[in-house]
Amino acid sequence: MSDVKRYVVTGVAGQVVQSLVEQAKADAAVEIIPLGRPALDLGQPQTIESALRAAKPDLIVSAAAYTAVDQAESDEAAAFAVNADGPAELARVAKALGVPLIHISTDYVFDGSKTGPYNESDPVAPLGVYGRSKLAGEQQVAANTSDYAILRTAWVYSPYGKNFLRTMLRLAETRDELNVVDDQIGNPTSALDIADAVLAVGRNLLASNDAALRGVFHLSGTGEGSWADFATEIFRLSKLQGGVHALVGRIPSSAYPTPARRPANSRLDCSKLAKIHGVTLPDWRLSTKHVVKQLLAESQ
Ligand SMILES: NC(=O)C1=CN([C@@H]2O[C@H](COP(=O)(O)OP(=O)(O)OC[C@H]3O[C@@H](n4cnc5c(N)ncnc54)[C@H](OP(=O)(O)O)[C@@H]3O)[C@@H](O)[C@H]2O)C=CC1
Ligand SMILES: Cc1cn([C@H]2C[C@H](O)[C@@H](COP(=O)(O)OP(=O)(O)O[C@H]3O[C@@H](C)C(=O)[C@@H](O)[C@H]3O)O2)c(=O)[nH]c1=O
Repeated sequence: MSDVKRYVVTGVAGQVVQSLVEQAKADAAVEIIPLGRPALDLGQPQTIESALRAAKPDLIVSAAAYTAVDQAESDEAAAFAVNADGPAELARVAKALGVPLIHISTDYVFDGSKTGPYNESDPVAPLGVYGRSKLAGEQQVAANTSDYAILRTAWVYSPYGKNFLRTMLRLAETRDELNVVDDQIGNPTSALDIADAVLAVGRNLLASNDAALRGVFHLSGTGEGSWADFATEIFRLSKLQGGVHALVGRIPSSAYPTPARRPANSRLDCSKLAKIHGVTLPDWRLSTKHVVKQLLAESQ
């Protein structure tokens, strides 16, 4: 029997999926097998069992989701199909196969009314369809298997796909000044760091049946800021490295109307993950520096 563990991951082009592929290159004990549409379509639950069985997982990572927060407001059925019904089936199949499931969830399960960072036992109360669909996904995972770790993360950025960091750099190509909301605070989190954490949590789940390793955990970059702070730091780092930059105008959310409401505070307290799994993510400013550097190198 091979010692290499097969991590079957939902999605192909997603930020977390691509980051897992990248970070696992340094880990000879892990093989990442991305599974996406049409073979595995979360919106078509009948595709899930056969695709997973054929991939022979040692562990399943649920990293695909309907992530268009504003679009979800007018596309509720699709968001719930992908973010709740799909994960329900993933968990059912994980249990049938006898393998652990790592399911990625979000800070948007909270309404933002708490003063300090949220911990895992704080009440959930999502403000929009995306958050409600992700919360339903968490509940479905917990209802269908006991061998799971739900990792709630936040404000994900990376060199890949669509994210706030890449949006800022793209907009700065044609604009000298950008208005960015300053009254929503959270923890920017590099998908590359999430990937490292998933690999560490996966190792722990495969090594032990201890129930304490299972359940809900918060996983976000160390340090906090508003979206305007994040944008300011992105441009500071980009300018330092000879890249595009823009002035950031700090505005209230009321001056940037969007279909979905976002929490004013979605900071996550990640001490449970540190204590139980021994995982703490780097400061978001340090990880942002790495991602900006990689993007600038690629564009030259
Ligand atoms: N982005 C963020 O800021 C945050 C994300 N999260 C959560 O983290 C996880 C990873 O997010 P992220 O990597 O940013 O996601 P992305 O938006 O980068 O990618 C979404 C992924 O989901 C896949 N997908 C969408 N619909 C389906 C479907 N019907 N069937 C199969 N796959 C589908 C996409 O497929 P394809 O490969 O075909 O494009 C893609 O791989 C998600 O669970 C998300 O909810 C949590 C907090 C913040
Ligand atoms: C592009 C832009 C956005 N904003 C605001 C809008 C919003 O309040 C905030 C972030 O905008 P975005 O649309 O990029 O991010 P958003 O889609 O809200 O990001 C969320 O995605 C989902 C998937 C999650 O799970 C969350 O953790 C979170 O990362 O910044 C500005 O103020 N100015 C701008 O120029």
